[in-house]
Amino acid sequence: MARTVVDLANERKKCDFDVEELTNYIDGDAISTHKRRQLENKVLSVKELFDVVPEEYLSHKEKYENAIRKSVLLYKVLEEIKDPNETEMQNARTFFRSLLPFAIFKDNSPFSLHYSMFVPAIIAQANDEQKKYWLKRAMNTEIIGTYAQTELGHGTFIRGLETTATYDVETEEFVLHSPTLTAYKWWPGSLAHTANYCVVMAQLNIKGKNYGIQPFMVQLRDENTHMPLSGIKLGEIGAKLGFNTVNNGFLGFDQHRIPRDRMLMKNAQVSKDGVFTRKTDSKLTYGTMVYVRVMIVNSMANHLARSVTIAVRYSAVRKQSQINTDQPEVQVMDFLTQQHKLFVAIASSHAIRITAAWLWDKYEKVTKDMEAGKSDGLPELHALACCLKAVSSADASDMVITCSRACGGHGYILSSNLPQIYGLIAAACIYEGENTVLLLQTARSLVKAWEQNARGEKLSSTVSYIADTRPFGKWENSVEGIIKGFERVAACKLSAAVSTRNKYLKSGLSPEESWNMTSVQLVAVSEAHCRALILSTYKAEVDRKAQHLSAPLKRAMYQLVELYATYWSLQKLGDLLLYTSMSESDVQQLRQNYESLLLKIRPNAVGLVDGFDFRDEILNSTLGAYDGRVYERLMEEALKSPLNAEPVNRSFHQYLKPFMQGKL
Ligand SMILES: CCCCCCCCCCCCCCCCCCCCCC(=O)SCCNC(=O)CCNC(=O)[C@H](O)C(C)(C)COP(=O)(O)OP(=O)(O)OC[C@H]1O[C@@H](n2cnc3c(N)ncnc32)[C@H](O)[C@@H]1OP(=O)(O)O
Ligand SMILES: Cc1cc2nc3c(=O)[nH]c(=O)nc-3n(C[C@H](O)[C@H](O)[C@H](O)COP(=O)(O)OP(=O)(O)OC[C@H]3O[C@@H](n4cnc5c(N)ncnc54)[C@H](O)[C@@H]3O)c2cc1C
Repeated sequence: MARTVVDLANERKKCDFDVEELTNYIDGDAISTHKRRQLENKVLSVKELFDVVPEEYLSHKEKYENAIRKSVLLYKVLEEIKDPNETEMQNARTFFRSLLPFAIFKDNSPFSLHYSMFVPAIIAQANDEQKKYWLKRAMNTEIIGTYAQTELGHGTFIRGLETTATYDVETEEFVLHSPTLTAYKWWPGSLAHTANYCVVMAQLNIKGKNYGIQPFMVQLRDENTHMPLSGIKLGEIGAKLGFNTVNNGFLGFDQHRIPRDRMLMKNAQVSKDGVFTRKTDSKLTYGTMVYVRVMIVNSMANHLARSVTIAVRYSAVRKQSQINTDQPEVQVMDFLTQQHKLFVAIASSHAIRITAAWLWDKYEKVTKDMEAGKSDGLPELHALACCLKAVSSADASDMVITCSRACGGHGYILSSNLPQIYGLIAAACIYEGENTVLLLQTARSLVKAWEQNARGEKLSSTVSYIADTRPFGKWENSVEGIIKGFERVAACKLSAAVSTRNKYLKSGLSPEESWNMTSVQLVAVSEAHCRALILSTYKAEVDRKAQHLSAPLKRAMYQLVELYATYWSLQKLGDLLLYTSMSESDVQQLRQNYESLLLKIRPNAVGLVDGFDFRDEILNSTLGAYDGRVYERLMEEALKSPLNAEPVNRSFHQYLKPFMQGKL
């Protein structure tokens, strides 16, 4: 048996908790684990879903065509195996909760926008009658759609979008138009060659008056020929760092007419005679974005878990260098620096997943309240979704790079899958609101909370800590103590930012200019708030379920919570030393705790990543497979390079030989 296989098997013997129990804990319960595995077994047994030639060796066009082939086949397979007792929507949700798409696409499916944005946009923006019609067509995939908001000239500043939808009272139609090059829609996934329908966000104009941006259901292509309809220009935006099979496109309108009932009218309506009414909060038009931001947090936890599984398993089989010169080379995971790079990523993926589930519960509650006409929970939900999307994607992005570097040269090779996972995570730092911009949205609500508190008003539970003006007291080197410390840091940073802004206001700057001048501080406030929030939610949610865990698993989970809290307190020492009573000896103690936690977690490391229960197909990596046959897989994949199909490449005869013989 290969040495690496034995090494990984030995690692599994060291683990002191039941890995299956951890998997059930992550899935929610044993029944959910069983259901997920059943689905995976069925889908992953369809051999045609997998590439013979690795995706990276295909041309741009072939990659797209292959991704469409696999998406259609996957849809058919899912139709065959779906649970007849569940609705289309429930079946779709079960599937998207699994990570099956990443077994089939190293990148992403060109159908992903249909499910992640088009369908949610119909649900959030269409009235009951429209929903009945469009949702049925979308769920049957009679039509394939996307969500077109961003333009060549504007992505962040939605109020600046230039696409117009002008109501023509005579014909009872909207005329869609792109008045400039910068008004072209730019970026939407599936838009280029896949979607035939699209939810378009455009400035509504009626009788010369602007009513802000509104959603419109627009047919882009003929349902039979797939040719773009007249007045519609479509194309693809070109190759990118990642998302190359997602078919991101551009879209321009030349006075394109659509019937009045194509405006999605759940939140605002235009009558036949051109009267605009809005039943609800104008920010509900932004509702699809809130939903997707909530979903992104969970997807960051999943991508990070995949990355760290690959890096930990590899670190257990990779032997390089010695610790004691008189002893053999060690597994690289025995280096404390390696443990420092990797274990926090395991903890972070739990912290983010748990916080994402907590955020989802909040989302469901606020959505239910809004159905009943109560939208007072929306501002807090928006603030939470913004900072959590930003911090989770930024942390996952930093940590996947660390995981990749932790695999040395092999982490740079595409067959490790780490570069592609990085491509997916890096995109999430930008899409659905660029991270800085989202942190500033959260800062806006924190400054409001500060002012509310100053007026003696009650604060919501997630910001109530800013009302605590008591002296900090003695620093405690415990998870609770660190949470208190982070809350104090966030409150003090907020206080400092508010006084900076007030100084600018007093000096005569406008509120907007003062805000801009304070914005570096405000972004830091938002991040600090988010770190306090993740820490306290992570701890509280582990506490809430701890009584159901066996003693060894409970211990392992608390070690991760403690590691996570300690890691971040050491990362943010400057803030803690500035705003709390932490002393130099507390720091020394924290460092010692941190190092001893690394050593305690070390024997469980492989068990911890096994607990994520990713099938090899879902990891899609030469370095991360369950059996540890890393070197064999690297060679097998290298041999798939088209350059290895012949011993001498034709460029030798054409260029090299004449060049080397001085004949060129
Ligand atoms: C079967 C086959 C299977 C196939 C397999 C399929 C496999 C599938 C695999 C699936 C895997 C899934 C993977 C995911 C894929 C993802 C794809 C990528 C998706 C990416 C999509 C996008 O990328 S799509 C574009 C998103 N583009 C933005 O994200 C713009 C950001 N820009 C703003 O969002 C606004 O521009 C910005 C800044 C708020 C200012 O907006 P603004 O100027 O109007 O607002 P102000 O700042 O003035 O704020 C005024 C007041 O509104 C309040 N407020 C603002 N927003 C609010 C809101 N949303 N809700 C409530 N309240 C809100 C605010 O808090 C203020 O409240 P107050 O006044 O009380 O303080
Ligand atoms: C892979 C991918 C998929 C996408 N899919 C879709 C899709 O399906 N549909 C869709 O409509 N869009 C999509 N987008 C577009 C995406 O939503 C936008 O790119 C994103 O919202 C950022 O907008 P922008 O590109 O205009 O950046 P910009 O706003 O131009 O950002 C540039 C810089 O300006 C800064 N900045 C801008 N405004 C402010 C401000 N107010 N305060 C401080 N700093 C500011 C930003 O922080 C950033 O550093 C996608 C993007 C990517 C990368």
